[in-house]
Amino acid sequence: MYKESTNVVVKHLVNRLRDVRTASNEFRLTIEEISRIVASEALSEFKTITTNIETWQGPLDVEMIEVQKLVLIPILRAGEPMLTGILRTLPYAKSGFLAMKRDEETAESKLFYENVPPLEDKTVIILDPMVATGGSLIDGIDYLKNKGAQKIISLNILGAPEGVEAVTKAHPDVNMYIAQIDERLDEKKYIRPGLGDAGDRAFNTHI
Ligand SMILES: O=P(O)(O)OC[C@H]1O[C@H](OP(=O)(O)OP(=O)(O)O)[C@H](O)[C@@H]1O
Ligand SMILES: O=c1cc[nH]c(=O)[nH]1
Ligand SMILES: [Mg+2]
Repeated sequence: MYKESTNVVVKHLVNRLRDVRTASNEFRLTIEEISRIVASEALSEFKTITTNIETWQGPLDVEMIEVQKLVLIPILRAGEPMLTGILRTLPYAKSGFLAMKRDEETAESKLFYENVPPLEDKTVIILDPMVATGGSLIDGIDYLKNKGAQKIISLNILGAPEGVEAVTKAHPDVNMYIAQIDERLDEKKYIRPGLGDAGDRAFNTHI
């Protein structure tokens, strides 16, 4: 299943990302904001748990997200601002890391580094802004499943229809929440209209 956001603020912010005049600092902050909104959309479908808290008038049972059960896993580099944004909302979530790079000739992804905490009994939220061919996300999810993840949600910002379809076909059990689905992949496997290379835009390595 995939769900594209219908939120007008998300659309507005995605279009800020598309504008090449949006410099890296604003680009990262905008990814952070979009990620927080898309994460809220995904987590609003989550069961909450009753938790006893200590209020100014004594103990009280309240409904809370089970944050200790969440593990956020960005695919570096471009996923890093997504993690930063969501951790501002849910600072007690755990984090793990996958560093992957797509070979720009073959569009095959390669994993360079991983550091993930135990994933059994957790809800794992994989973060990657761009789903072009879908190869990086599919490989990242494969990796997390091999590490014991049983429940995985994917948060993404822009996708090509081909990539989104490939991910949902390879991993039908993973729900994808995506800010926007664009028109197509171009001959270099870039998303059109897209925003260019998200990692380069975020970390100022495109010029
Ligand atoms: O769907 P795909 O065809 O696999 O392409 C998408 C991948 O490409 C980008 O990362 P990239 O490899 O450019 O690394 P970066 O984040 O370091 O720029 C992006 O963040 C995805 O991980
Ligand atoms: O359009 C694309 C495709 C892959 N990676 C990106 O950052 N952008
Ligand atoms: Mg890149």
